Amino acid sequence: MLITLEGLDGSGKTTVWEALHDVYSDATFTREPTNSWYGDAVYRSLSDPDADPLAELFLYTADHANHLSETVEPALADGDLVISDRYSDSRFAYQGATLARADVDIERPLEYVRGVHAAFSRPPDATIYLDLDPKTAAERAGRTDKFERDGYLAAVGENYERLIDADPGRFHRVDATRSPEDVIARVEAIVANLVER
Ligand SMILES: Nc1ncnc2c1ncn2[C@@H]1O[C@H](COP(=O)(O)OP(=O)(O)OP(=O)(O)O)[C@@H](O)[C@H]1O
Ligand SMILES: Cc1cn([C@H]2C[C@H](O)[C@@H](COP(=O)(O)O)O2)c(=O)[nH]c1=O
Repeated sequence: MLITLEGLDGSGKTTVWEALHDVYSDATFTREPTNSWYGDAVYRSLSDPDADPLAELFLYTADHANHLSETVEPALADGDLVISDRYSDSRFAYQGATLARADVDIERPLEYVRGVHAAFSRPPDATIYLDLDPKTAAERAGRTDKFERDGYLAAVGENYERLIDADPGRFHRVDATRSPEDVIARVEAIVANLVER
């Protein structure tokens, strides 16, 4: 089973992902961007304020393709529980928002990014969405890269809402304004329910 954690920057994904290690010690824990050289290329693009938005989409997508073939698919084939901190929905939400603001002639960016993945990607079985308003998310993230302004995060959040509306059975929304302890407890209950099914 593939479970993904999604949400805005600073919503608490990594905090939850780390807490889940203690409960599911046999699971495969992974993340995007990955620790591979593809992931390094993504971070290099992220640090460049003039990076081309389409080129950046394809760097993230290359990282995802390698993540799938090197980590996710082999682990699933072994029957592992796979828990990923960010996955394809991050691309749909973030690059969908980036392309909507960019000077590119793509009419429906979110659908375009989904289409790029359709031929090869493997959708998650379940996705936990850590729901946090963009202002708090930007404050918590406390970083200065180009994705962490609250206006941009508001557009990303709207894209997440579209994804949830399109596939409500896959998403599990968790109120990320609660304390870390409450959020972790809620996520652990959701994951326990999912793996017991
Ligand atoms: N529920 C919470 N309430 C308040 N602060 C939190 C909560 N969860 C995490 N934090 C804090 O917010 C910051 C961001 O948390 P974390 O790194 O887990 O988020 P993230 O979603 O993985 O962020 P990013 O996507 O930017 O890597 C950290 O300082 C963390 O301690
Ligand atoms: C996977 C992925 C990530 N992003 C963005 C989201 C963050 O601002 C950065 C780095 O991710 P991290 O979890 O904070 O380390 O990248 C993105 O725009 N598209 C993606 O597919």
